[in-house]
Amino acid sequence: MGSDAESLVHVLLVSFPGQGHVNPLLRLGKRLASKGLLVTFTTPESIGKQMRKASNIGDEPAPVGDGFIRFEFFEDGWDEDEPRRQDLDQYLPQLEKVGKVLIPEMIRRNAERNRPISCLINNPFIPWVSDVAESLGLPSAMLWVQSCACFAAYYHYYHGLVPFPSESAMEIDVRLPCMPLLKHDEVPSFLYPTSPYPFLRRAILGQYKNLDKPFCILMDTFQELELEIIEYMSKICPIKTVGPLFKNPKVPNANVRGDFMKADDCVGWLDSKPAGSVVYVSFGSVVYLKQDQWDEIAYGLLNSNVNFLWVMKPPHKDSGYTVLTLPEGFLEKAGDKGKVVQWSPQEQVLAHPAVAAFVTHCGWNSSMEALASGMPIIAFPQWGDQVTDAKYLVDVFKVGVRMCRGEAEDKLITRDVVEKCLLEATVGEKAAEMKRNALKWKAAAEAAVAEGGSSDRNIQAFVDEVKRRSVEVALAKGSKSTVVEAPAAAREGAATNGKVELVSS
Ligand SMILES: O=c1ccn([C@@H]2O[C@H](COP(=O)(O)OP(=O)(O)O)[C@@H](O)[C@H]2O)c(=O)[nH]1
Ligand SMILES: O=C(O[C@@H]1O[C@H](CO)[C@@H](O)[C@H](O)[C@H]1O)c1ccc(O)c(O)c1
Repeated sequence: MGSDAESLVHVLLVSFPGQGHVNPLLRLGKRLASKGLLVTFTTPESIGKQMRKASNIGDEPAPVGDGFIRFEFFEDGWDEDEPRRQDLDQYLPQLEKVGKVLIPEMIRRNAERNRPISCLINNPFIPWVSDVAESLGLPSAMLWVQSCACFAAYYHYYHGLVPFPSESAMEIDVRLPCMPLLKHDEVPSFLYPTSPYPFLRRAILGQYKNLDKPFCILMDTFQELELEIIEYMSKICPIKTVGPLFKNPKVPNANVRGDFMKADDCVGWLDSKPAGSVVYVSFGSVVYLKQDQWDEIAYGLLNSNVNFLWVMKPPHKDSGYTVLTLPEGFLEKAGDKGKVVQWSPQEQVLAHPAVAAFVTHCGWNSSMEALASGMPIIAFPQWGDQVTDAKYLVDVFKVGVRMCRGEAEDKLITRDVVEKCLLEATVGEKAAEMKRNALKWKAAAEAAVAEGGSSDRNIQAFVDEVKRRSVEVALAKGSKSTVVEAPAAAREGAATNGKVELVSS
C-alpha cells in the first residue's frame, strides 16, 4: 500500500451482511475517506465474494477525495454452501463467535503493516463490535441505519418508558415524545408480541444493551427531516445525523459500490420513456411477497396502463421461498410499457426524469433515497421499521399514498386497490402536491449534505473527533509513528502545518 494511505488515520467499518446495512455503511466509509481518512470496510467473505463479482472492488485501496477506502473480508467459519446462513437465529451467534476472534486478528495484522486502526464503526445486528473495540482499548461508533423515529421507538421499548402492544393489550396506540401517535401496527413490527422474527428483536435490542459503548451514534437521516425527535433523542444519546449518505455532493469514486448483484441495464429503456410516465416497483433485498399478492400487483399495473419498471429479484436458494412467476401472457400484454429486471441501479432509477413514483416496501434506505431524489412513493411496507417508515412517508413527510399496512394485517391487496393507488400517486392534484413536497425534501437533503450543511458539519466534527482520539490511542499504546491532520483544538501548541507526529517509543 502506498505510504500516502499509511500516513492517514485508519478506521475499520464492520458491517452486518445485508444489502440494506452494507449500503449505508459503505456510503459512510466513502464520506469519511473523502475527508481524509483511510477506511477499511469488512463483512463476511460470503458477501465479499458477491460484492467482488457484482461491483468494482479491487485489491488496492481506492482513492476517494483526500483519503482511501479498501476492503478486507473475513471467513464466518461455515462452508460456502451452508444453508444456516439464511437463518439469523443461528447465523448471528456464529458471526459473533467468529468475529470476536477474527476482527481483533485483522486489527493486529493492520498494525503490523503500518496502518494501525484508531476506531471501529459497526451497524445494527452486530453490537459485539463495540465489545471488541473496548477490549482492545479502541474507540467505537455505531451507524444507525434506520430513522431516528425508529431509534426512539426501540429506545423507549428497551427502557420500558411507555406501554407498547403486549399479549394482554395487542391493539394499543403508542405515544412517544416528539412523535405522532403510532397505531399499534405502525410501531416497528419486531416489537409486536406476535412477531415471527423474535431474533431480529433480540438483535436490535442487543444494540441498546451496548449503547453506552460507542462514543457516537451516527444516523443516516438529517436534522431538518426529523427535527424534533432528533433534538429530543440527542439530549439522551450522543447522536450525529449524517444523512442522506447516498447523496454525496462531491461524488467521490462512484465506482466503489457494495451491490450483491450486478444491476440489469434499464436506464436506456427509461431514456425512451416520456418524463414522469413510469412507476418503479421494488421491495428491496429481503422482502419476498406471496404469489397471489404478486399476481394482484401484476394485474394492477396492467389495468392502470402506466409504464412500469419492476424489480423481481430471485430468492436465495436456501431461503425457503418458491420462485415467483408472472401471470401467463403478462409480459406480452405489457409490451414496451413494462420492463422486469432482477436488480436495478436504484439510485439512477430514482433520479431519472421518466420515473413518476416508487412502489416501495419502505426500507429506510429506499425511503431516504426516494425522499432525497424528490420521488413520491406508494407505500407497501411489510415488517420491522418499514411500517413506521410508511407512516412517516405518508402522514408526516406527505410524499406518499398507502397501499397496505404491513404483513401482520395478512390482507391480500387486490388489483383494484393497486390500480387506484398507482393513479392517485401519478395523476391529479394529490399527485402534484406529493411531488411538490418530495421536491422540498430533496432540496433540504441536498442542503444538509452540502458543504456547511447540518450533516456535513456533523461528519466533519466526527472526523475531527476520530483524529483527536487516534492521538490518544497512539499515545496509550506507545505505537508506531502516525501522522494525523490534527483537529483545531489539538493543533494549538503542536507541530507545524496542523500535523502532529507521534513517534514510536
Ligand atoms: O433493485 C434494487 C433494489 C434495491 N437496491 C438497493 O438496496 C438497498 C435496499 O435497502 P432498503 O433499506 O431499502 O431495504 P432492504 O433491502 O434492506 O429491505 C437500497 O440502498 C437500494 O437502493 C438496488 O440497488 N436495486
Ligand atoms: O433488516 C434487514 O434488512 C433491512 O435493513 C434496513 C436497514 O435496517 C431496513 O430499513 C429494512 O427495512 C430491512 O429490510 C434484514 C433482515 C433480515 C435479514 O436476513 C437481512 O439480511 C436483512
